[in-house]
Amino acid sequence: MLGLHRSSLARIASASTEAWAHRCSRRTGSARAVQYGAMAGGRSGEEEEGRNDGVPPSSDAAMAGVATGGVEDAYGEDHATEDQPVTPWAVCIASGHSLLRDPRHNKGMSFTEEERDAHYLRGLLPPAVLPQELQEKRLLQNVRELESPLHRYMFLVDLQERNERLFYKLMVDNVEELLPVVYTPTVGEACQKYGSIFRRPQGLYISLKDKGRILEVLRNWPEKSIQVIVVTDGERILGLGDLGCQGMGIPVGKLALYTALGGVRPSGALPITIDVGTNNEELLNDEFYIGLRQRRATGQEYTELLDEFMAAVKQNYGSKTLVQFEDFANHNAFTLLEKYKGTHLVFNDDIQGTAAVVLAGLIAGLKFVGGTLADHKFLFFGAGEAGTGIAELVALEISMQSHLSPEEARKNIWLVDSKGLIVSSRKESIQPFKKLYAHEHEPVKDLLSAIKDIKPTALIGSAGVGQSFTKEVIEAMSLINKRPIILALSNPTSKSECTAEQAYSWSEGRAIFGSGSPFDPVKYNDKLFVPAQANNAYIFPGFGLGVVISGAIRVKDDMVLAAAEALAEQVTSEHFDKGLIYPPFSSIRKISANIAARVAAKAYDLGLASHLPRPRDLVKYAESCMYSPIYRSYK
Ligand SMILES: O=C([O-])CC(=O)C(=O)O
Ligand SMILES: [Mg+2]
Repeated sequence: MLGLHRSSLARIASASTEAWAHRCSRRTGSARAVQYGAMAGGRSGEEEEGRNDGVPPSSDAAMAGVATGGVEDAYGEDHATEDQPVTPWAVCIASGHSLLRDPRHNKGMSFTEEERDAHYLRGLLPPAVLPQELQEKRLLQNVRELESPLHRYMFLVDLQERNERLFYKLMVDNVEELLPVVYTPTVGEACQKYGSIFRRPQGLYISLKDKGRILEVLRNWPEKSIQVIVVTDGERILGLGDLGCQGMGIPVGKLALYTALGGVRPSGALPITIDVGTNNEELLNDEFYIGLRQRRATGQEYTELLDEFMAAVKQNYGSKTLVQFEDFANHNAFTLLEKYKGTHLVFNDDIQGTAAVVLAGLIAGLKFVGGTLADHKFLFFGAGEAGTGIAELVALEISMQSHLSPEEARKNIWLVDSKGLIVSSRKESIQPFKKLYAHEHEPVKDLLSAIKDIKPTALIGSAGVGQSFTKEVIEAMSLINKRPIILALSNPTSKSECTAEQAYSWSEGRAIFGSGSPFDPVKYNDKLFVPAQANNAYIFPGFGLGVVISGAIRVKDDMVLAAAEALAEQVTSEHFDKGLIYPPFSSIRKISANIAARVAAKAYDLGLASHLPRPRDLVKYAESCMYSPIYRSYK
């Protein structure tokens, strides 16, 4: 039995016969209050250690430094509780048909004979009993038979909605193969066509119509203990621009990765889309569009809605729920992060997550090139969230490594935006977040001339302009550098600044190449080149886990830096020998545990962690807290 809700569950269980529970499971509406009494609200004196914040309590085991997850683990989701039987609570005890229709508890044909008897399943399933591994094998075959990536995406979403554990088992065991399906590039296409492929709603929709009652809307979400929210307003979905309400695919996909890659519990994950309208004419004229049919609200109307949202999140879930901003347009992304970082637990994946993954790649890339960050020049094509976010983190790392002032550290970092190189004469007319990089220099109109003038070691693209790294651009980089570092970060694949093949062939096999969306290995002159995927998916799942397990109350830049360093340290000489600047995604759970431990350690060092005492072995502790998709046995 799971420690935390033992007394509440026991109270209800003793008051109920199995037959009552079975009947009750069919009366969804009226029984809901009973469930919440048991799961979240109904805490008695015996449960005083169980804070409803998703953070393990100060148990004896934790004091002794023994790794232990499984706290408030009502569904049996954590690695640490793999061996413990769970009660399949849905509405009272889920059983029979409703148990098969409940994705969190459904095991399909894996229900044992005993479970089929105990949970009124006899006759509702074919007679064979299949182990989870065999179900997984069948589903992998099913996915592979589907030709189009979008159909694969829809298949996997259906699986997630039907059998959550099997979905995550499949994801965890086949991460490299399935990542491009549930994530970039396919998720981009899914968002563009979201209205046409819409089946069951996923995530929570908050629109302008909900002004004044966002708290009520949050309360409609079935889970009460939320650890991570990913929220978008859909204005800048990947490099695809404004997809309005159909941006929902992004928070849903990011949170699937939070669980599969970082081990955050699915029950603790909440995807949210804030619909303030869209300026995308095509969508406004699309009969299947799922959002408000109006142009975007801006100014005070927008600000007030976001303010209400942030206050409601804090009121409903407390101050230890991480809010990850995702795919907001530049003008809002910087403002929102700046506004809430001092009062709320917030993280911007496009600014901070991308920065951490790229910094890690640059640190690793310099192993091939030689020297330290301070010895090199960096040129960014794109001066939005990703570009300036990375620039700032690189500058921070340089100033820490070389004891330079931030102003000095920024001197070797140059940005190009749509109007050319950012230089001091443009200072008056550029957005505030770009001003720090307006160095003294003649005006330069285009990227190629900027490369020739600045002579950078690394070229980093994040402008969302596909094919902007032309043959001339790569050749210019290759003329200046023996091993040019080329990062084409824009997503999805159609927006990538160049392909892996172009980077390798135009640089005659000398480029150290990474991209936001994945590319297959490339054969050039009989040599196989494996491109890196420089995507924030390396960072945010482990980062979020570190925040959750330490009970951090704020995110600081030093924690982001710690995540970048932790990732860079996991690139081994074996990887370097293969030309890799990141470890492979196949070991992402281990990578995430290490990142989580480093982020948590930094939170403790900064006095921002509320889960006390500090576990002695943070890596082991992180691992024990990670979601495990193995089926539990039901009693
Ligand atoms: O979602 C991704 O693949 C990376 C990302 O955050 C973005 O491109 O906005
Ligand atoms: Mg993003």
